[in-house]
Amino acid sequence: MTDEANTPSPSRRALLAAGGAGLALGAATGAGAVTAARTDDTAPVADTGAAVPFHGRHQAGIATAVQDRLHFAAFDVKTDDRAALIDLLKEWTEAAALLTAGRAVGEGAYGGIPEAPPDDTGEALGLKPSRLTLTFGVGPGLFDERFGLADRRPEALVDLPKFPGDNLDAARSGGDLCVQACADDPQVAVHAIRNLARIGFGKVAVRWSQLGFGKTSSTTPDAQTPRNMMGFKDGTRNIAGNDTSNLAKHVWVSEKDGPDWMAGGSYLVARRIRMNIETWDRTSLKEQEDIFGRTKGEGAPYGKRHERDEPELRAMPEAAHVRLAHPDRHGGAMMLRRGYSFTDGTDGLGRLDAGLFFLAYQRDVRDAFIPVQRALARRDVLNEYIQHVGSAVFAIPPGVADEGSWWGRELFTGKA
Ligand SMILES: C=CC1=C(C)c2cc3[nH]c(cc4nc(cc5[nH]c(cc1n2)c(C)c5CCC(=O)O)C(CCC(=O)O)=C4C)c(C)c3C=C
Ligand SMILES: [Fe+2]
Repeated sequence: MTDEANTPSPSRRALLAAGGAGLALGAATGAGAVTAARTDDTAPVADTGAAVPFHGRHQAGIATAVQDRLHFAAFDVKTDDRAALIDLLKEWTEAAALLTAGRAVGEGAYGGIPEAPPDDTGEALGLKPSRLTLTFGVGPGLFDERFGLADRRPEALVDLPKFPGDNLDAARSGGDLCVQACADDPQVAVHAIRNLARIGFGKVAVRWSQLGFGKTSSTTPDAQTPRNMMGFKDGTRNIAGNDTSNLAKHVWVSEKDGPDWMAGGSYLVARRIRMNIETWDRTSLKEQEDIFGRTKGEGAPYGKRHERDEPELRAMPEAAHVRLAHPDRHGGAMMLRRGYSFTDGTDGLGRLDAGLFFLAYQRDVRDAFIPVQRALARRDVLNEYIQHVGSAVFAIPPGVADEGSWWGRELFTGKA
């Protein structure tokens, strides 16, 4: 965000209020350049300082290239007033378009009325857009009696079952709304969530949030596969951001899936998975490799030489993680994994409070996350070293089409 990014953007509120008409006005004022729609929703952005266009058929932050850092926030909605919630979603959308373009929110961080707090908190001034993406979702709680949305709850937005071994902390689980902020600069991601939370003051409150520092999956298979906290390459067999056929088959909700308002959207499962790092670090290399069914150095599946060779499941131990999670065991089901490593200091007993903040996008959790996690929870040898301690599921609406639209518009105004 350059210092010019502090410049107020007076046309923005007017643009939203003007609905579709705002598009032409936006182009005339130059705002159009800032928020140009993605023509190819999946195109990876190589320049880590660049801006990822906010508008498009799908929300950015799913198939777009995975950035280095994460700040994820789940919110409880504190108001019962439907109109107030809609106003907030419009304000959030306006702010999100500015933030992802590397601009300050509202009237900026300085130069406004000296007697009032500035609209923007200011810590991202001078920083680049850093490929910031902001991805918005709605949790099951939004469909209770408060907002008249009960008949709009997607059948696929199920409450996740309790899996064997779950040790979930309610304070790190659930949420009525979520925003996933990903960026190549942690300060940019944190600034975005902080400012959205600030805008929402009185209407929403952060229920829990999670910082992530190292991506554990990528959507760009030509790049080096990142490693997780256990030292293994993670994300080798992920869905690539340019694999439009698998994205359509496994990630994007189609028109015929219903409900209408979710077409072009997806479902997100978030799990905070704690790793028993110290125990893992005392485990032999052979046992570590047996647990995944892949080699630690190359990341090759057992029985093969190269990382990207097709796994041969029979060459792996029966209860190896990859063998149990493989699509062949689940009717071909796949998900787009987009998780991050986390380390939240130590736990008071001198053990690292670290692990994987697992994020997976899919077309229907009943076909993907739930059956795969059922199999893993029952038999995965990795379970000796991990514990699921937080959980949430969200419906991720389609992208914001243009400057006249807003997060959740289809949900609140469209057909059920
Ligand atoms: C329910 C879904 C999954 C959870 C939860 C999960 C946790 C988890 N995974 C790793 C490390 C690796 N996972 C790998 C592959 C892999 N994992 C899942 C699903 C879940 N993982 C799938 C669907 C796959 C791909 C299977 C395939 O198609 O072959 C790998 C191997 C490399 C790769 O393909 O990504 C690693 C390593 C950890 C550490 C973990 C919990 C902490
Ligand atoms: Fe996995």
